Amino acid sequence: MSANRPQARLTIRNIQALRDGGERIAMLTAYDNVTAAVLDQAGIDIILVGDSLGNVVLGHPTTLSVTLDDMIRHGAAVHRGTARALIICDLPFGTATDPETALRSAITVLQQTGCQAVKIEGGAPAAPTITRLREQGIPVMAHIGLMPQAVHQLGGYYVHGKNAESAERLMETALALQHAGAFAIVLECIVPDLAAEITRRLTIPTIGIGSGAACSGQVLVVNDLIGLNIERPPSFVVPRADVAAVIREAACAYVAEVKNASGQSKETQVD
Ligand SMILES: Nc1nc(=O)c2c([nH]1)NC[C@@H]1CN(c3ccc(C(=O)N[C@@H](CCC(=O)O)C(=O)O)cc3)CN21
Ligand SMILES: CC(C)C(=O)C(=O)O
Ligand SMILES: [Mg+2]
Repeated sequence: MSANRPQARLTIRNIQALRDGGERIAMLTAYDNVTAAVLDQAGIDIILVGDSLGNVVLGHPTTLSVTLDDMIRHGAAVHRGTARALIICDLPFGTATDPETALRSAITVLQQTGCQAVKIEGGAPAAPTITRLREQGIPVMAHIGLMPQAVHQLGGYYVHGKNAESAERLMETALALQHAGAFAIVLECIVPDLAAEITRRLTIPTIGIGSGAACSGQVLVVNDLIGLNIERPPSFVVPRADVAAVIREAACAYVAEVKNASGQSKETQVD
């Protein structure tokens, strides 16, 4: 091995090794080149090009408006900005409705973005799709619990697995998706005790969001982490910065400077 060789990109085998070695997996979303590059520099293990793109970047009320072309444009930008992180792209609403449709979608995403894996929302019915993609060499991250693409079916965003029947169904689904060949599984807004139990029962990594601290790793929407939202983020989020305030203050200072300038100064000159 050459000492000069650049740091190789993490693979799904590295992610499994982190879980097996008891090291937590740190995952964030990103949608653009510069943010992805900064997260990569920070040592993030996995970057998800999430279909939350629709809410946090494109200004849609739900993720349902996001298209495969949207994911490809942003997925390619994220991949170009990174060298180390494993990059996963969400398959958006309507692009994984059956195994063959999902396979076509995933092939297009991998070919046109450079991303290494896709994530698919879905319960037990997603199992044949996961198996089909895996047979073609495409790693799939599963996603259960709160599935935002099903918001109209669910009737809102809330915590899942609160009663015994729903808890049992989620446990069985997680086992079925692992058996189908998922390399990891997102547990979104699942009761923490149940998420812990699922994490103990599975051999693949679990990645939690709003599901307590016992999962093999955690994921957050990057805008929620850095405080770059207009609307209040979900209550499980602990923001680490107030980037919206930083932007607002810089823009206010700029506006004031331009308005108050008597003539052309170096700072306010427009090329
Ligand atoms: N900014 C952002 N962050 C996310 O985590 C996120 C998105 N957008 N868009 C797509 C989905 C939607 N998600 C959401 C959205 C809302 C809640 C939420 O407000 N939950 C309530 C609990 C409501 C209840 O239990 O009744 C909360 O207060 O956290 C949770 C996850 C997660 N994803
Ligand atoms: C919140 C994560 C898991 C996601 O699916 C997204 O950002 O789209
Ligand atoms: Mg998503």
